[in-house]
Amino acid sequence: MERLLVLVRHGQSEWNLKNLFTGWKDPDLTERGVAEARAAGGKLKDLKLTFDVAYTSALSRAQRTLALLLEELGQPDLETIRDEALNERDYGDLTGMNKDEAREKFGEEQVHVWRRSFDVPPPGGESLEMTAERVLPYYRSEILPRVIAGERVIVAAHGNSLRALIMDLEGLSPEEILKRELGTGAPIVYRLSDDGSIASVQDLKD
Ligand SMILES: O=C(O)[C@@H](CO)OP(=O)(O)O
Repeated sequence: MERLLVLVRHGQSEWNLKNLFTGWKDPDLTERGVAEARAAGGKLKDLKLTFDVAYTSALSRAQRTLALLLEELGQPDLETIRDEALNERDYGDLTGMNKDEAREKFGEEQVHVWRRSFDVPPPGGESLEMTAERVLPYYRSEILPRVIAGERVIVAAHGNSLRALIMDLEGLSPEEILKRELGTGAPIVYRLSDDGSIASVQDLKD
């Protein structure tokens, strides 16, 4: 039985373009982000993939990415479940701050640690570990059972909420996840074994 799980980060957002820490704020996609979402649908269509259910966050940049992707794929009416458990990591006091200004203010290394480490939260925000504490239970209780049952599932979410899931899925160490980046609008196609472990991964980034 095929067990298909596709993860895709939202297309470029207006705050990505402005290089601002976004977290739980809700900017829209840029025109480039819209194009990336449609292109992601095209890549999946070229692979002749279709889905039985979709999951996304409570934030519109992910929801619109999914809707545009599904429209391109020819599945505009696919069952779609939205949950804030899949929201981006909360950047706390850094939210809305320009990332270059943050580097000037706090130093390159400190900002890198806040952005990409596993267990160091930004001031007033969530570490990746804290993000995983809401993403993983949701994945294990709501998403994984449907994948194991043979439903083809796509999840459109965010850079860090997906990094939290990928760290668990791929068994990455805190050192390995530090280096893992997700491109905007780049689907990752996982095929899972019956125990939920990975049988194959295909990264469709450009
Ligand atoms: O600002 C954010 O919410 C995230 C994703 O855009 O940024 P970073 O990639 O720096 O974690």
